[in-house]
Amino acid sequence: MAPTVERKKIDLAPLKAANVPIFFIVGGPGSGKGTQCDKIVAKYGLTHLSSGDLLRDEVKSGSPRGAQLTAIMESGALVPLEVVLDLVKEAMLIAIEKGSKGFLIDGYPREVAQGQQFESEIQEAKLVLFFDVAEETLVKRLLGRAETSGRADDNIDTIKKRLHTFVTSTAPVVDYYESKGKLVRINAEGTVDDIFGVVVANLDKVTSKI
Ligand SMILES: Nc1ncnc2c1ncn2[C@@H]1O[C@H](COP(=O)(O)OP(=O)(O)O)[C@@H](O)[C@H]1O
Ligand SMILES: Nc1ncnc2c1ncn2[C@H]1C[C@H](O)[C@@H](COP(=O)(O)OP(=O)(O)O)O1
Ligand SMILES: [Mg+2]
Repeated sequence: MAPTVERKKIDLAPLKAANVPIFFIVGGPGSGKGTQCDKIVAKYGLTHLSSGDLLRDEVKSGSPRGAQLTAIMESGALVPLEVVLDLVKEAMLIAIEKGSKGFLIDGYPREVAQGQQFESEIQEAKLVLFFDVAEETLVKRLLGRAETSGRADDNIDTIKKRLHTFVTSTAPVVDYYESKGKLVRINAEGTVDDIFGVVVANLDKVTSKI
């Protein structure tokens, strides 16, 4: 049975009123989402929110909500949709208060229902950037990251489970946004700078106003 999750009422009016562009950043674990988001932030000044970072911060905070999350993340599974969406909403509202001009929502949606709920409760995404990388490369990169990340889920057993979750739950997200004409599929096997060149070419088409 899914754990019961405490939820607060969140007033989204300021976020909806701001109506800033929102980009979903999707890709397997280790596909380079965080790496590319850092570069996008530096060039375009968008607000980067990683759902994984928000979850890890929640765990560190010692909150009752955080306590339920560690075991799920170490098992390579997805945390309940409501928990992630509430954390994302709270972080977006704080950023809007500070004058954010748009968002990179990194690691979200990881299942189709997450995208649908976000878009019905908040706003539609402008584009979905999908970093496409072979499983073999993902494993190599994650084992490299494991040497310094200190992340409890950067170990071979959890990596295998995360890849399984990606194939079963997140790959349908890619198909879903492709069918809506919003997907930008980026081959992300190359160097960080080459990949960023492709990202920029795509963002420049839609961000002339930000
Ligand atoms: N294009 C790339 N080529 C080689 N290594 C990369 C590339 N992009 C990212 N990495 C490395 O792969 C690991 C995972 O990248 P990260 O940005 O954390 O991915 P994600 O957020 O998608 O899990 C990191 O150690 C990062 O330095
Ligand atoms: N949108 C989301 N829905 C459910 N669980 C999520 C989530 N984003 C992150 N998580 C949980 C499950 C992931 O295996 C874990 C780490 O996420 P992450 O930091 O985005 O990983 P990575 O950057 O390696 O792809 O946190
Ligand atoms: Mg990441």
